[in-house]
Amino acid sequence: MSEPTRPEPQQEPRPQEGPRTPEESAPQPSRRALFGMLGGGAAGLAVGAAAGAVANSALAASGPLGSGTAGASRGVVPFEGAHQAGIVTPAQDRLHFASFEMLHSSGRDELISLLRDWTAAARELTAGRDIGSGAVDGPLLAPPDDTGEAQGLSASNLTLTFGLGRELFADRSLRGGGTEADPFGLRERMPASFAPLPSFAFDLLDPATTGGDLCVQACADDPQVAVHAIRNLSRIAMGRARIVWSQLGFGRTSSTSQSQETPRNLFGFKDGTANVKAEETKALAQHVWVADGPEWIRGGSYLVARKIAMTIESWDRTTLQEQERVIGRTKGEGGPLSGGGEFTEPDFARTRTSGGTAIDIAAHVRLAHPTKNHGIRLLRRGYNYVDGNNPLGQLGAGLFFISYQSDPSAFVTVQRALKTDALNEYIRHVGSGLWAVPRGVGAGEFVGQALFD
Ligand SMILES: C=CC1=C(C)c2cc3[nH]c(cc4nc(cc5[nH]c(cc1n2)c(C)c5CCC(=O)O)C(CCC(=O)O)=C4C)c(C)c3C=C
Ligand SMILES: [Fe+2]
Repeated sequence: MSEPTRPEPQQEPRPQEGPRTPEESAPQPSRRALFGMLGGGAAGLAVGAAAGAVANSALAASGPLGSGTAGASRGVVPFEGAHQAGIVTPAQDRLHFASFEMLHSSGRDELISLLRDWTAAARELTAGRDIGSGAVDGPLLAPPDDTGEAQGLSASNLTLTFGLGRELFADRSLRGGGTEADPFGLRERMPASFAPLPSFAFDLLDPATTGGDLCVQACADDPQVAVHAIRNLSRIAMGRARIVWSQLGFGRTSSTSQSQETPRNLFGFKDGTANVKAEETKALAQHVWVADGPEWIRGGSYLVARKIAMTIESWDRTTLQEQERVIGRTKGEGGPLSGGGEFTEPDFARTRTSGGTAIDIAAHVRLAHPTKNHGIRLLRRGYNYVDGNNPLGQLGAGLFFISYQSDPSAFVTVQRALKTDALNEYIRHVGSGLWAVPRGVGAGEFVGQALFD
């Protein structure tokens, strides 16, 4: 039986099944291969266990075609390394963050096979290649392995960062009542520091955007590339896990490398000035990478996500002076109100001649500063979002806050310190999640493999 014919009459009908000719079975030119033929040299990048922190950099990986921003947007970020990519990788412009839950019928085997399949797909996607037999090269009578909307697009510095929720290590409550003890056989592998986030003052969390057994953070310089990745990972999960919520983000609100300009959040302020940067190896070891506990998490990190709604209409009606008081920095250059330029250390003791401290006692940067939080620093990696608008004519805008820390308690300490933050007048936390991010993968490994050894 010959295949249903396509509109292009010049194409020979291909056999439905059965062995392909040697030519057909040869690897097809991929999105990345095509890019390589055009002159992009990313294919030759060396990767390895040492390719961690800064070596995971998208900038290091951009091909010779590119220079400056345009070049970086064509880049390939190595997937393998000591740490997962997408943490210290210079923050890309776009985000698609997704939370998944394991189906009730899924156990340990399904979790392992899912992580294995996701890793295989991530290797392809982050290299700018189609998944499996691709979007257009597979059999005509089967759904293509790849959904196709990234055809013709470069890897765009795509990173895929995978996290495991605490529920995977606990008993599972069953819908009809009762519990299933340790469904994934991971109870003994849970790190002691992996405690759930407590409730915080002003929390208004929506269960629909909170929690999840697994998360995937897809960052790229092209939104379609990030969405394509999440869509295909979700498709691969079918029958084992399902996507429960996801968030699109644009305009990174942090710089994670000294090579990056500090971007602005939707309140119009520079955000990320005092962030932990990829070049700060010592600070990363102290504040971001997990150093102890079970082997699978050592070299990994903990990801906290907070969907924070911002009442931008009220904000836009406040004076510039009030806006700067709330943040504690100038809106223009982003310097501390105690004086100096963007990167001058704030002087919290400095007083104004008119009385009071130059940086208000309720200013965001005062309360979030390491000196007020036992020296704690977080690696922030959030994105702006706008989810349409409400019937009152207000934008559904906010910050999808993401931070990486070596211990979830670091986030808890800082968030608790923000209880008296003047910013609370203009924001509400409406979604939340905490995931353990296993260390990076080596050649032939899958994400979280050491968890199952
Ligand atoms: C719990 C951690 C934090 C949350 C939640 C958070 C929300 C949030 N932040 C801004 C805007 C800015 N934050 C800035 C600095 C800053 N913020 C945090 C932590 C949280 N922010 C830290 C640790 C710091 C650094 C403090 C320091 O060391 O000085 C700044 C200033 C520029 C910068 O350094 O990044 C801005 C602006 C918003 C709008 C927001 C919630 C919507
Ligand atoms: Fe902040």
